[in-house]
Amino acid sequence: MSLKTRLLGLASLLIIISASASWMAYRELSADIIERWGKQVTEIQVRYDSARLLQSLEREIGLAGQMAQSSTLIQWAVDPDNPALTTGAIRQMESFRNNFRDNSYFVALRSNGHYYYNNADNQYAGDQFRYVLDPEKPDDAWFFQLIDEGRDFHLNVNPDQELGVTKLWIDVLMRDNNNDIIGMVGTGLNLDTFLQDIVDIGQDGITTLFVDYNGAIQLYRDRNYIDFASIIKPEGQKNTVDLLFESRQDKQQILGMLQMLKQRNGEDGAVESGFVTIDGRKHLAGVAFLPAIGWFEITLLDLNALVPTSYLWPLVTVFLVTLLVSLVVFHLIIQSRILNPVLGLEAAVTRLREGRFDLPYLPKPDNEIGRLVDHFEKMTATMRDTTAELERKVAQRTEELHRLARVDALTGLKNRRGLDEVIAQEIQRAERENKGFGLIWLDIDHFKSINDSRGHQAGDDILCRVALWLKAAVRPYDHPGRWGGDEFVVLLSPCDQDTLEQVAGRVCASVEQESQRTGIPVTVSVGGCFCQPGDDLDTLLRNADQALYEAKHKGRNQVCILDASDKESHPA
Ligand SMILES: Nc1nc2c(ncn2[C@@H]2O[C@H](COP(=O)(O)OP(=O)(O)OP(=O)(O)O)[C@@H](O)[C@H]2O)c(=O)[nH]1
Repeated sequence: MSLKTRLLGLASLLIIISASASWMAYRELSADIIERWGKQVTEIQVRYDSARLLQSLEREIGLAGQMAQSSTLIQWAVDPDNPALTTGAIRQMESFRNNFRDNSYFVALRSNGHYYYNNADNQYAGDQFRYVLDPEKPDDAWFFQLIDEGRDFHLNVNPDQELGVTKLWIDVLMRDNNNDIIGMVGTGLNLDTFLQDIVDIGQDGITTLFVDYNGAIQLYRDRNYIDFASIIKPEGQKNTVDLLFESRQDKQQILGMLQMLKQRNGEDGAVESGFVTIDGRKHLAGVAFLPAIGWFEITLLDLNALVPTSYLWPLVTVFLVTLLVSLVVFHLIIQSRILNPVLGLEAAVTRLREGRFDLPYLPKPDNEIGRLVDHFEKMTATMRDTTAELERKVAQRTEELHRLARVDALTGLKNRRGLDEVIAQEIQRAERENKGFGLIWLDIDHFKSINDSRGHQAGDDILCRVALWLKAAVRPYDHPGRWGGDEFVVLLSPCDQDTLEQVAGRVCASVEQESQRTGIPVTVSVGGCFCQPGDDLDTLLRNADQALYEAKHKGRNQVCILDASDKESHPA
């Protein structure tokens, strides 16, 4: 995997890790804020809903209370068969009917079970006595139950089969002067209108419901949950509020909240709240007790409606865009600040490893890599200079060795290898130009006896002097050399027969004359031959050797030149 891929992968990983951590922190924080805020909102909502309900019922309850305390009605309830009292009572009822919001009322007498009713349409004018309540009929059980319980005031959602209406009934007990229950009066509110006004308020994510003292649902937007005629149902058969929740924990929690508020007995403004789950969505439930009517008000706040998940999408989009932009920026930065310089450096190192010092342009960012590239360039320059200097010295030394390998250490003349090379070159040149050259071979006479009599060092001195005299006797462009021992060779080029004889004679005479001055007189025997184009080295050496032999044979200190035509040597 390339460095770039790894760096980008690492950057992505780090961004995702930090973003996830931020996301979790955000979730925690937002959940905490939502919880606190939601509780406050719920409490406010609970009080608001409670106030709305009470506001809408207060007047009706007050009127019902006044009706229950009407002396006209009380007198009549005690003596219901009295026609005068009955007429007065009905007039009184009708006056209340006009005041009730629903323009309806009911009066039920305990003594004879007579039930009086009239509605907004004044449908039962003159016929307000509707029927006789029967303790045996389940539909009438509410009346007898409420009297048994002795609760002065009661709210009840109940369908009236006889009248064919379902209403929220406000029931108030009528008592005589002895405080004995003599009947019940009240009014009904149209349930549909009431539900619309109080619970179907169309606030998104907010559900309001009212339950009675036992937790039975009384007002709820879904009528199927309303516990109609709750009062006459035995415990366990009521539609209590816990039906709305799925988990046992939530059921217990909501019932616990009701209990808690009961114990606080309607403490002013007391609200209990807690989280519950409805249809898989988290809700905040707020509960308040309304002592005036003996009911609880419950508000369920959908937290998702409070902060919808869709609100998070812009956040997710921002995160993804940020991630993308970060990666692109990161990519561009590492590309220009790290990768390009490193790749350039790698290419330069490869080039250097191949022995090439001409570095391409290397980007140098203002960071550690830039400094590294700078060091590398300086190091390469130093290596280039050092290598060049080294190569120069090696070439110089090689040339020196080459020269030394061709020079005789004692005399400073060409040695045998040096002579071999110039003779070979001269053979080629002669052939190329079809022009011959001369070769002189000379040997110090009786050198062995000089060595023996005067010592080896003296012999060396004589060898050196002969070399000097030889050098002086030939032309600057001739090639004198020491063949080995006391034998010397001179290559003469350009050369002809006369020149050959002249130089050979001059060499021979020069040695004899010069040595006289040293006190150790020496002579040399000189053989010479003229080399024709096409002659090889062996032929040359053989001819020269033959000429030298002739010179020695003729008594030494002689010059013999081999005749080129008949290969006979003759004295020069
Ligand atoms: N001092 C010295 N002697 C050398 C050197 N090389 C060879 N010699 C001696 O040179 C002598 C050469 O003798 P030869 O050429 O065989 O014989 P010669 O005594 O010169 O007699 P002719 O050549 O017949 O006149 C030998 O005694 C070698 O030991 C050298 O580098 N230094």
